[in-house]
Amino acid sequence: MLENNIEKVLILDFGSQYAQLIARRVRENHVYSEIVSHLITAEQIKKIKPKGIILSGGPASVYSKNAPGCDEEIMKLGVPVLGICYGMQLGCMMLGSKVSPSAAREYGRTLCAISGENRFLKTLPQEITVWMSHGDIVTELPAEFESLAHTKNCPYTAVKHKNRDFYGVQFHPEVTHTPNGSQIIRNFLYEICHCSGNWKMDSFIEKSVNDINRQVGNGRVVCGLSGGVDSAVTAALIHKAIGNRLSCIFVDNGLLRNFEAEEVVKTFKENFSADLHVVRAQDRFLGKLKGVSDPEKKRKIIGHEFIKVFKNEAQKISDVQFLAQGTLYPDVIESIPAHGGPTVTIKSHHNVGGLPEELGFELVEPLRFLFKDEVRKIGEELGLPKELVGRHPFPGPGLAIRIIGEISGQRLEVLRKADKIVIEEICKAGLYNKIAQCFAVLLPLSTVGVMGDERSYENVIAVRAVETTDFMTADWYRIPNETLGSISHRIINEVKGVNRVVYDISTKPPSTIEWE
Ligand SMILES: Nc1ncnc2c1ncn2[C@@H]1O[C@H](COP(=O)(O)OP(=O)(O)OP(=O)(O)O)[C@@H](O)[C@H]1O
Ligand SMILES: O=c1[nH]c(=O)c2[nH+]cn([C@@H]3O[C@H](COP(=O)(O)O)[C@@H](O)[C@H]3O)c2[nH]1
Ligand SMILES: NC(=O)CC[C@H](N)C(=O)O
Ligand SMILES: [Mg+2]
Repeated sequence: MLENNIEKVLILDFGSQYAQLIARRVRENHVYSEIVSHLITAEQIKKIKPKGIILSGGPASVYSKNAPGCDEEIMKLGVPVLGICYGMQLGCMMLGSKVSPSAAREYGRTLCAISGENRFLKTLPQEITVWMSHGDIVTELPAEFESLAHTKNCPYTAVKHKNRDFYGVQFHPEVTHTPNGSQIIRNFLYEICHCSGNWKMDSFIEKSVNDINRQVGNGRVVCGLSGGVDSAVTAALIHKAIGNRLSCIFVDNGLLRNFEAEEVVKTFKENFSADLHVVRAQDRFLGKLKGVSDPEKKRKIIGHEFIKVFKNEAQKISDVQFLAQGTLYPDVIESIPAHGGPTVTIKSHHNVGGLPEELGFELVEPLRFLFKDEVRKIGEELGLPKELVGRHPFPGPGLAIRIIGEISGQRLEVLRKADKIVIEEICKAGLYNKIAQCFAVLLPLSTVGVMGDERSYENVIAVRAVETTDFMTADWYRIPNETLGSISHRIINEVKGVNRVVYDISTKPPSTIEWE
């Protein structure tokens, strides 16, 4: 916990996927913030003397048995409280409102109309776009409340209590897909909590280098290097801290794209002076994945196998105690319950939830609390080349989570060819840097086609392209029709085994970016 003289805002975590994003938005607005368990008591909060309290979203329904709650005395501390989604529903319920399942659930982009004037929604236009992710709504609002906004399906989208400093929003102001979100957070901090905004983030690189030195001492580190931006930045930070006591290990797990291994080695040699071990482990990974179709099982097998390979390879280097990975906050929050709280597992990212219990290494993960766009900024500051910093993410489990169900050599080949075409066409259309992530997914279900007067009965390729900065929420990218046309035309003509191409037009939430 911080000392008392720093202005801070507490975020009570009810299991939100976005708790760190709320913290980040508050910190970006120059107010320190800290995430705490929803079980914190009003007495404990009194000692911390926060300027404001934010109740996060969460997966539960406030009216269900065992739903996480909070100390009701918090509402009487005289400290302004902002409830977001679940947090709004909980706050409203504690103050006498009724919350029920909504007839029409809202996920993704929604239009919201703002009524009247108030400090909380100051400077916003009358109609704003907000990002929703909820199935419950406040259905009855007592007279002590004022309604500040509504959407087509949600009569109380923003509310304010008349006698207490309680505000609630049903949407998520913390995500970038709510364009006025940061302004709403800023209004809460400055108009409602009267913060002075005197907090600044330390220079991350300097702090991180010091932290790595403190953690590693005179020890040796191996770093899992994938060719992606996260592990590249991790390796560069660690190299800056401990020099040649760092060795990098790149694993070809047989789940990579066309020519990926060659390209990763080339880029590394051109940009890093650290030592690189390339491990060809295709057979090990594909052997273990044989016959496995459950996504969570695939992820765990891959996570475990990565560690075994790292261990084997580390034995060839003397005395390695530490394993570095380019883990980011979204990997952490989607994989494991945070703060021992009520967060649910969405998917086990191979480098977090997919790790074995007995690791045999101490982890060094300097980027564990950051988001992708922050990591890219650090990469630029460290002087890494633009192409590397701007590269679309590629998950550690690779093509294994882009083939729905069981993996086989033949399916991998089909997907590699289709994926190559998608990327080529996107580059040709000048869209690569506009899209956050773009790839092909193989759906091994057969549909009927007609090719050259013959009946075909073959697989489907889905094209996924998303727009996002932090990968916590995402919208589908509107690829122009001509480009979609040439992608489809080329895949069906050039890739044997595919007779249909579909385009994924789902947002995250409720979908995720990867299909498994
Ligand atoms: N093929 C690989 N060989 C070695 N380590 C890997 C490999 N794939 C993933 N990792 C490790 O797992 C971590 C998480 O993977 P992830 O894909 O999230 O990050 P990244 O590959 O570094 O960046 P990006 O998200 O841009 O692809 C990596 O940072 C790296 O430490
Ligand atoms: O290294 C990784 N190991 C994993 O197990 C993993 N699963 C998802 N991802 C990447 O994370 C981002 C968010 O993806 P989802 O919306 O599918 O959760 C996207 O960028 C995904 O590509 C992974 N990266
Ligand atoms: N994102 C949230 O906080 C969701 C709250 C609640 N589970 C609902 O569906 O309405
Ligand atoms: Mg990657």
